[in-house]
Formats: sequence, structure tokens, C-alpha cells
Amino acid sequence: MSERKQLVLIGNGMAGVRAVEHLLKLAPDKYEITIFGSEPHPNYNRIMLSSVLAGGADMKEIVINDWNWYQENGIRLFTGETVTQIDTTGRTVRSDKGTEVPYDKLILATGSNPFILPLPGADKEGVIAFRDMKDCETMISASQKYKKAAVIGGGLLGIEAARGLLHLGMEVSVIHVQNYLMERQLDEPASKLLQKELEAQGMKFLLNKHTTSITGRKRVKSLAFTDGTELEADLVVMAVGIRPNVQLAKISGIEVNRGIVVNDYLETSIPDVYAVGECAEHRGIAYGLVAPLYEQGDVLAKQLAGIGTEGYQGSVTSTKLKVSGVNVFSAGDFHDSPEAKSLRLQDDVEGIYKKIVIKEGKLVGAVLFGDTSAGASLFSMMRKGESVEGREKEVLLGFTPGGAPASPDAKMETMPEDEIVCGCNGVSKAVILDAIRNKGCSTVSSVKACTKASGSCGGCKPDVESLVRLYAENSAAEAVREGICGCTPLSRDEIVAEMKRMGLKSVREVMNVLEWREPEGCSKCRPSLNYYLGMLWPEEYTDEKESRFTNERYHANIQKDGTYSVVPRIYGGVTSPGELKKIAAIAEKYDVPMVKITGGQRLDLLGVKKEDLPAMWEDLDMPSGHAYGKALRTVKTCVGSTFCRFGTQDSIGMGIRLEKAFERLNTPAKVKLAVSGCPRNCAEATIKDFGVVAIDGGWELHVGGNGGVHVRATELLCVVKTEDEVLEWSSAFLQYYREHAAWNERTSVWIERVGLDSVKKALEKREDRLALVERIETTLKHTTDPWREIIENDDLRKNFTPLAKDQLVSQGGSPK
Ligand SMILES: Cc1cc2nc3c(=O)[nH]c(=O)nc-3n(C[C@H](O)[C@H](O)[C@H](O)COP(=O)(O)OP(=O)(O)OC[C@H]3O[C@@H](n4cnc5c(N)ncnc54)[C@H](O)[C@@H]3O)c2cc1C
Ligand SMILES: NC(=O)c1ccc[n+]([C@@H]2O[C@H](COP(=O)([O-])OP(=O)(O)OC[C@H]3O[C@@H](n4cnc5c(N)ncnc54)[C@H](O)[C@@H]3O)[C@@H](O)[C@H]2O)c1
Ligand code: SF4
Ligand code: FES
Repeated sequence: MSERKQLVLIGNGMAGVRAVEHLLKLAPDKYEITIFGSEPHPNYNRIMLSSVLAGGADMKEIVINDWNWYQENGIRLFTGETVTQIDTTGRTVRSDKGTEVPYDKLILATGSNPFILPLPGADKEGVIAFRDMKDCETMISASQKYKKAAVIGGGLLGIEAARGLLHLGMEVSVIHVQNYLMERQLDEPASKLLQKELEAQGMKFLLNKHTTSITGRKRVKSLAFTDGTELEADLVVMAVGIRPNVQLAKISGIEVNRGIVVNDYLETSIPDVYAVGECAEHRGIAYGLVAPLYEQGDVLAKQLAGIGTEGYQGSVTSTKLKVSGVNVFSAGDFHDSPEAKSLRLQDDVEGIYKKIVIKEGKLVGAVLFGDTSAGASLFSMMRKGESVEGREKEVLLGFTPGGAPASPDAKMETMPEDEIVCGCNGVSKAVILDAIRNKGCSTVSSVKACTKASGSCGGCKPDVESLVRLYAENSAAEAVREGICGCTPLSRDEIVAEMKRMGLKSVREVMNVLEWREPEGCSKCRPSLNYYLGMLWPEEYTDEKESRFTNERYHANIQKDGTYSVVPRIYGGVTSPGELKKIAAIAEKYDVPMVKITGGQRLDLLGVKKEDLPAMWEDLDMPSGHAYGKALRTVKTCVGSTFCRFGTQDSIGMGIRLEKAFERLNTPAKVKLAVSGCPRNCAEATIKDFGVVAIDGGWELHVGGNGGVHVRATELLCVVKTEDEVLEWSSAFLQYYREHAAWNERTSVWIERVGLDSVKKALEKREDRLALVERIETTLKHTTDPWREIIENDDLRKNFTPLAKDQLVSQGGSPK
């Protein structure tokens, strides 16, 4: 036998096994290790149970260390065995199945028990907690038989359970004792936004409700509340908090309070007995999130390996709700207090709420809703205790030193290397860069295998993805070859085909059902999916604003200096003295620094302040020119037969007709049209996406041109005789392009890819053209003018108020 000491771990969960993994790296030969686990599984990622329920992962995928791992590391594993006795004098442990094992060192990592409200009827069939694989399986099988689910508790766990049950097709009500959800992590405004978003996903909420009993014969039938009301339910999930699992420690004479009391070295009151994870109480705190538990595990591993350590000092924690399509981040102490200064920002257009709390010049708490991209850097500032004095607003707005909000890649590029990217696993940017640069990692999964980053809650995956994109040499090529982006191996055509076949109708549903690798998607796939869904389901789909870029959210082009440009629609480029006078007066009224005639024959009012936009649109009383969108931009016309002596057809009339037909049309990429009155082609129609050139007795229709970076002349699609035919062909062409091009693919690139012949073939039969025309008309029927929508909606209008004192609210001090 070896000289190795006997190490026994009670609890085969996340914290205990993490400590063992780390110990094996530090001192692989020091111990013979035995692990007991009550559950019949190898160590798995409990966090991901929420994703299993919501269809984002299956049980096999969430195993952290499979059976082989134990074997390869010489670990004796007893699963399905609960340790019921510890003899701290004789130094042995004994399981419920009679297995007895001696120890030199013992770790208790028994986790927590879900709290079950002691209600009459709580023992009925169909009343469960949400803690382990078994609970998850029970919910999945209940959803196949039953319809109505009630979740008691509107905290992180309750909401994630409710989301999963919705995904499983159940009607879900969340019963919460407080008057707003997640009160431990959010303030009321953020919570209300969250509630609105979850209600839009189909969740129902009963707030301020106290359950008194659970009724039913054998199986639960309903819940009764103190106010006398009842709710029918075939399944009840209790998610009202957890309690450290201390029973075994207590009966073994180990000191317990709320948890098993440990010092900075994770030592309990009994020599050579340690506790780690949710069961442990350190400096009065029993944590319920993995990041601090992993920190504890790393300290314990050092301690057991005999490596000097400063000990565990306690943790500042942060949380993210893992519900697809909802971004919520919370960290530190976010409550208002007389000593603290809070700054808030609320933007209903983008669905964003941010709050930061500053005490003595330092960031002490943050709540983010909608845009959580700044979460990691705020959390890092908090952990470092960095002073934010004088730059509070920048911190709140997530602005870069240059003044612009950071894009996800820019944010990762400028992030200091010592900053933590993966909070769950404590992995810094430097460690990830090392994996990419020196260990051959070029995908998110290889970085995960190498560093563990993104392997727990998955919240940092977009950031890891950015780092891979920025620093791995072959990552971009891989993404293009594999799919529309790194989040899926599926191509554009496969995704659209699945959306049609399975009737998928929301971005979130697509990501769940098509098993997106990144639960939140990325800046490439989200807008693409948003476009494809709008194209496929024009009557039912509601455009997802958060999946669009800033210009399309504000319906104006943001300029270099942060101001906007306003281009009203001027059909065919034809205006009038009255209209010009009105525009001139408005330009003066709003101090517009420049009015410019664009290449597309429109008037561009440049340098408009964001807060002036709605009022200016109202004064203009003209539709949006969509100069900012992936949409029909302009139809440029020459004077044609109306005034020009060479003109053979009325190019202005034709142009105006086309512009009126297609205004507001969403397209994969911007679309520009032009109509020339004769082959002299003064409107430059042969470098447009769809160019119309008059000839004697008819019109030539040209497609696939581009006058931008890669100049491409159009190819001739066909020649027609009448204006009605021009409209029929242009409608059919544009709809065919909408249905077949990839998002962000200009007609010029698309035609190069698919070939003009295939387009001609698709449009040659009149019946096919008319079917396309019908579909484009349905789409156009459901479009509205975005400027008008904002003018008429006070809530949307509010979002254009300046980011100054009225949006940055402060308590106990004034914002700088
Ligand atoms: C659905 C869900 C989602 C979550 N999401 C997140 C998240 O997004 N982020 C986050 O940070 N945290 C999250 N958590 C919390 C996180 O999973 C826990 O903090 C973490 O798993 C605790 O690890 P632990 O090892 O202390 O306990 P556990 O993982 O519970 O492990 C304890 C193990 O010990 C076993 N055991 C207990 N007593 C005995 C005994 N006497 N003998 C043998 N075995 C025993 C138990 O059966 C269990 O398997 C989530 C939790 C759940 C349930
Ligand atoms: N994304 C994540 O980080 C995540 C996800 C799931 C779970 N977890 C962790 O798992 C643990 C358990 O989560 P949790 O949400 O159960 O705990 P919790 O204590 O955070 O929340 C419980 C909620 O239930 C409410 N509640 C209490 N009694 C109630 C009653 N009688 N009726 C209705 N509501 C009642 C409370 O007001 C509270 O909001 C926590 O440690 C949590 O941090 C984390
Ligand atoms: S394209 Fe022909 S009709 Fe039009 S302005 Fe030029 S010359 Fe005149
Ligand atoms: S932050 Fe949770 S896995 Fe990285």
C-alpha cells in the first residue's frame, strides 16, 4: 500500500469536486480519495438544470466529470450512498448502505436543501422542489400529462423554473410574497421591466400572495391563499430559498450555526474536518452561488496540498438570471441609502435600465436590465474597490474613453488583462488569451475545456466568444464555414427552413429549439433571426427592437459626434417650394448646423440632437426616409419625359410610384432604386439594386448593381412594356431577394452568389411572380411609419430625453 493519506469527500456536488479537481492538480499523489454522493450520478453542473428544463441542454451535456474521470484519477466513488455517521474520534464515516471508510482528512460538501414551506398538503403528489436531476425529470414528465403549473417563489430559481415549464408547454403562474420579483437582486423599476418581459413570454404573476394550503386528494389540485382566493394547479414547484445541509455535521458534534462554521482555511471546529460550498458558513455568510464556492474550493485545495495560502477572505457576489431573451445582472449592495449616491438610466426604446450605487467614491452595487454587457467590468471595479469619482456617468453609460458606447468586441479588446471574464470560474482575460495564443484553443468549447471559462452558468459565453473572434487566428473562417455565426453550425437556409417547418416564431424559440451554442446569441445572429422571422411571418411577428442596431432603434443615423441625421422621405426626389420653406424653417428652429442634398436626391438635416428628434419629426409631418435602415432607401429619378427633350417615358412618375409602393419595406440589406427616362441614364440606374431604364416603348429592368466599395454594374433581368409590369417585376424581384438572401447581403453580392439565371428562372412564370407579389403586399400592409409611432407614443418619446440630470437620478448627493 502507498503512503498516501485517506481523503474522504461527503457530497459529490459542484463545490466539493471542484476542490478535489484543484487538489489533483496541486498534489496528485498526496491522497487516496473517496467520494460519497447521495445522487446516483457523476458530478454534474447543477446550474445548467435550468437550461435542461428550458430545452437548451440535455442531461448528458451537463455532466462535469464523467465516470471515467473518477477512474482515471483513482477516486473511489460511492454514488447513491448517503453518509449518515461520522466518527470524529475513530476517524471513519459510514453510509446508509453500511460502507465504512477511514479518513485522515474529511471534507463536508453537503450543499443545501431546498426549503419546503410547511403548508398543509405540502406532501401531496405533484409538489416538488427544483434542486436536482430528479426534480428536473419530474417536471418534464409532469408537463407531458398535466397543463397547469404553479411556482411558489419569484426569486432566481422560481423564475428559471417557470421559464422552463413554459418551454415545456405548461401554463405557468408564479406566486410571490413580495410586491415585486427578485427583490433580493433587483430594485423595483428593474423588477417591473423584468415582469413585463416575462409576461410577454407568457408567464403569469400573483404578487403579494401568501399561500395557506395545498389542496387535492392524492395529487395537488389547487393552492389556497390568505386573501381567500385559489389557483388551480397540477404541479407545484417550491422555490422559496435554500437551507445549508447541516444535519450530518450537527449529529457528529461539529459546530453549526446557519451553516457549518468554518474559518478562513475552511476548517470546522473538529481537527482535519473541513467544510466547503453551500453547507459552509464563513464569517456569518453561507453563499448560494458557485463563484464564491469555487473560491473556497481553491483555498481548501491549497490547504490540503500543504501550499501556503492567505485563506478565504469572503466574496462580493454577482448574479445573472438565466432566462433566454432577458438580460438581468445584479451585484453588490444596490439599495439606496443616505450615505450612498445612486445613478439611474432608463430607456424604454431599447428596454434598458441601469443603476449604480456609489459610496465614498467607490462602486458598491449595480443593477442592469436589458443591456448587461457592462456587468463584468462593473463587477471588477467593485471587487477592486476602484475609485470612480468624476466618471460616474461614464461608468453608468458604459462609455469608452473616446465617448462612444463600447461594442461587445471593443469592450473585450480594451478590457484589462487581469479582469475576470468568467465570474463563476474566476477566469481572467489573461488566462483565456493564454489558452488561445499558447494552447491552440480556437473555439469557445476548447477554451472551456482548457480554462473552464463559460462552463458553469454560461453567462460569459458572449465575452469568451468575442475573445476567440478577436484573438484566435482561424476562428472567423470557421464561423463562416459552419453557419451564420459561431452560435450555430446551421446555415442561413437551414435555419429559415426549420423556422418554416416547425413554425418557430420568436428569436428565443429559434435559439432554444435549434440548440444555439450561446443562449443569448450574438450581434450577428440576433438581427439575422429577427429579420428572417419578420420576413416569414409578417402578420404575426413583432419586431424585436433589442435585436436591431442603434440607428434602427432611434430611426436616425448616429453621427461621429453623437448627434443624429434626419432624412425625411421625399418621393422620387421631387419636392416643392412650400415643403422646402417648411424644412428650412425647421432647420432654423432646431439650429441644424448643416442641410445637405444626398447622393439619393434627398435633404439631410445633419447634427440634430437626440432630444430634438421627435419634435422635429412632428414639425416636419413627413414620413421617415429610412436613411438608417436595412430597408428601401431612395428611388432616384431623372426628369424624364416630363421636361427632358430626350426622355421617352415618365421616369419621375414611375419612380414616385415605386417609392410609394415599397416605402417602409424591410430588406436583408439596404436597397436603392433608380429610374432613368432614357438610355442616357442620368439617374445612374445601372449601379442600383433595382434599376429601371426607359427605352422606346418600354422599360429595361436591371438588378444587382452597387455604387459602393465594390462597384458592380447591374445585369439585365428583362424588358417590359408597361408601368404595371415594372411594378409587378420589381415587387416579385424584391420579395424573392427578401426570401432568399442572407441578412446583410446586398443584392450585388447575392446575385454573384446565386447567379442571375436562377433569379430569372424563379421569376419567369407569371403565377410565381404573382405569388411573390401577394406576399410582398401582405408584408407592406403590416408596416407603419416609425417616426409617427414614436410621436404618438409618450413612452417611446420619453426615451429621446437627454441623458442629463432628469435621467440620472441621484440620492444622497448630486450626480457629477
Ligand atoms: C436550478 C438551479 C440553478 C442554479 N443556477 C445558478 C447560477 O446560475 N449561478 C450560480 O452561481 N448558482 C446557481 N445555482 C446554485 C448552485 O448550483 C449551487 O450554489 C451549487 O451547486 C452548490 O454547490 P455545493 O457543492 O455546495 O452543493 P451541491 O451542488 O448541492 O452538492 C451537494 C451534493 O452533496 C450530496 N449530499 C448531501 N448530503 C450528503 C451525504 N450525507 N452523503 C452523500 N452525499 C450527500 C447532495 O446530494 C448533492 O449532490 C443554481 C442552483 C439550482 C438548483
Ligand atoms: N441564475 C442564478 O444565479 C441562480 C439561478 C437559480 C438558483 N440560484 C441560487 O439557488 C438558490 C435558491 O434560489 P431561490 O430563488 O429559491 O432563493 P432566494 O432565496 O434567492 O429566493 C426565494 C424567493 O422566494 C420568495 N418567497 C419566500 N417565501 C415565499 C412564499 N411563502 N411564497 C412566495 N414566495 C416566497 C422570496 O421573497 C424570494 O424572493 C439561491 O442561492 C440562488 O442564488 C441562482
Ligand atoms: S436619362 Fe434621358 S430622360 Fe432622363 S434626364 Fe437623362 S437624358 Fe433626360
Ligand atoms: S460567468 Fe458563469 S460560466 Fe462564466
